[in-house]
Amino acid sequence: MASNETHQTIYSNDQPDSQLTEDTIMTVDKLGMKFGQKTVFQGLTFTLKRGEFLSVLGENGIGKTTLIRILLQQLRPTAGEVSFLPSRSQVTIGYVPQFRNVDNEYPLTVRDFVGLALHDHLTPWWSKHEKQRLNQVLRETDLTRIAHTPLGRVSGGELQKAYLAQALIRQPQLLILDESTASLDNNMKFELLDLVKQYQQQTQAAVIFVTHDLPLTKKYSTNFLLMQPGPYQLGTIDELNETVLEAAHA
Ligand SMILES: Nc1ncnc2c1ncn2[C@@H]1O[C@H](COP(=O)(O)OP(=O)(O)OP(=O)(O)O)[C@@H](O)[C@H]1O
Repeated sequence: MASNETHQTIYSNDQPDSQLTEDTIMTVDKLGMKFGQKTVFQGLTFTLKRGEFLSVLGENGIGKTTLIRILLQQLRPTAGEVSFLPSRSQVTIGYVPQFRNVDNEYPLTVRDFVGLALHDHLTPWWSKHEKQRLNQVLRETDLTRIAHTPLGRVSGGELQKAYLAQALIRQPQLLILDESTASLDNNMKFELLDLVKQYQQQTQAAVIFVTHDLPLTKKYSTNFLLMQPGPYQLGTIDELNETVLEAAHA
């Protein structure tokens, strides 16, 4: 395994020496990130299993999005490594971003937007199979009724559902939500996470959910990771006690 100082192989398929089971989909080993002289986090080690719903908690600026960007291979960590099992190429990752408005004049319909994730750059049209999958995911996310509405004209909740549908269309084994429920009203937050949970139960996908929302964490998560100055905390959702909650609110 890589040490904290060197990281020759970052997204390796090596079997790490931590607690592995046949359900393990990802291992994070002694992960660290610095920007210049500033250490964002260090020594972060955990495993993620199929069917696990991991909430990542912690105060603003503690490094949650930085961790996600490393998992998505948008950033290279400065120490440690992330491994996917059985291999990176065999794990499809879906990503749902934080809510952001789209321009009122955004030209694509909900259906076209969701279908963007299907294009393989070789053919600009969808195959029969792809159209079936597209229609299925629109049904599953309750978007069929507005499939032909331009994205710029839908509500905030519907827009987030469209991002979720886009992330689900390739049937990811790992779904990452980075504060995707922030800015949604209470009903819509639960509606969005009900859809995530439904997908997860059908497929045994793993979910990583970055959030500041403790009621959502308690309702949907199986496990939590609290990033904080000093040692981070990991546990099952039943272990999310008052001390941990206070720290997460900090
Ligand atoms: N590309 C970058 N260059 C330099 N510093 C960065 C960069 N990206 C993030 N940082 C810094 O790293 C720290 C962690 O940022 P990050 O966005 O990961 O925090 P966060 O926990 O997701 O915060 P929030 O809850 O507010 O979204 C912050 O101090 C941020 O300014």
